[in-house]
Amino acid sequence: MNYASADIVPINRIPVVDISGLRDGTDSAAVAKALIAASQNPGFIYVRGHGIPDDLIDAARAAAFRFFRQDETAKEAVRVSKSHRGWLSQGGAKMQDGAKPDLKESFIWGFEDQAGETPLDHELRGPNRWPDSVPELHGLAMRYFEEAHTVARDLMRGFAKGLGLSEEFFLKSCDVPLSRASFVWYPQQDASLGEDQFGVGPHTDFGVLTVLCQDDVGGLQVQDVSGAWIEAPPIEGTLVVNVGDLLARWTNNLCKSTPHRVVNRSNRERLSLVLAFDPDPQTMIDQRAVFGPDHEPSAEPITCGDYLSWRFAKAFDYRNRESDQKSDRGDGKTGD
Ligand SMILES: O=C(O)CCC(=O)C(=O)O
Ligand SMILES: [Fe+2]
Repeated sequence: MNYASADIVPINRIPVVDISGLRDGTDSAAVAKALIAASQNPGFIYVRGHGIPDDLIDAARAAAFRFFRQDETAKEAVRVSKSHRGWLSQGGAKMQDGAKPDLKESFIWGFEDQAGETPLDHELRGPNRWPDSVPELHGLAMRYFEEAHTVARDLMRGFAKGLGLSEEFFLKSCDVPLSRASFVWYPQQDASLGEDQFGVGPHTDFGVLTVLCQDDVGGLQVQDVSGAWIEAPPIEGTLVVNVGDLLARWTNNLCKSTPHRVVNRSNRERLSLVLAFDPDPQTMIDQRAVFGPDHEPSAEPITCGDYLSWRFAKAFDYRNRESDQKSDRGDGKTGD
């Protein structure tokens, strides 16, 4: 038995883009151009100059490790809710038929206001579930959420500018975003588990944009346009950003949502911090707003909230809902 294999290719297959000039406005046009080029191929980007403080990342990671390393009983206390908040145990997301369950566990949380309240306007959000057993997790996770969300907003300004739209195009309704974040924990994975065993199996992300902070363990693999799997190894000081299915839909597939997976071949546990960026639930995802009123949309307009509800319903067993008949490229598999 062996691990799922991926070509080791030069890192420049996935470009590194420094976004400092976008954040401070000194070079936003060049950064925007680089972001759009990378989003077309391969749909993955290493982002440098993102501004998230290293000490926050370290502290959030340490708290997440304390959470995951507990026994199941402590984690059960915050088991994932219907509104997708809390601890998702191994195998909690629906597998492709016959596929082995993913090895990962996740802890998921989302937007809350200054008073710690979450709006209850959409089925995919509800009160965050903070563990009493790791009290520092709440503050660190929310600080990380804010910081990563700021990066996502900056990037969305860059994407809009690169597409020739007003910089705020993707952020017009983003006051109470459906964005969610997760810590994703991958145990060490023995080769004897076989080539069809993954930390997280091949999938595309559902939402608009994913901002991933991986650690130094490695194991992320990305499928290039020819179908080959390539490694996306950790590069110090960078985040990995990828286009999700909803941005691909919004841009008529100009920006590509690329399949990816994780195989942890190290002899260490791996931990990722993931922000899935999405705007407010009522945001209309309509290609004509991007390409003009004469554009013939390749996908019908849909609100962000309805789209995510449909995709989540297909993907998560615990939500116990039937999928509908709408067509899309998704296979029901998710990284969330
Ligand atoms: O942990 C990683 O490197 C990838 C995680 C991922 O693909 C996801 O959460 O959607
Ligand atoms: Fe993913």
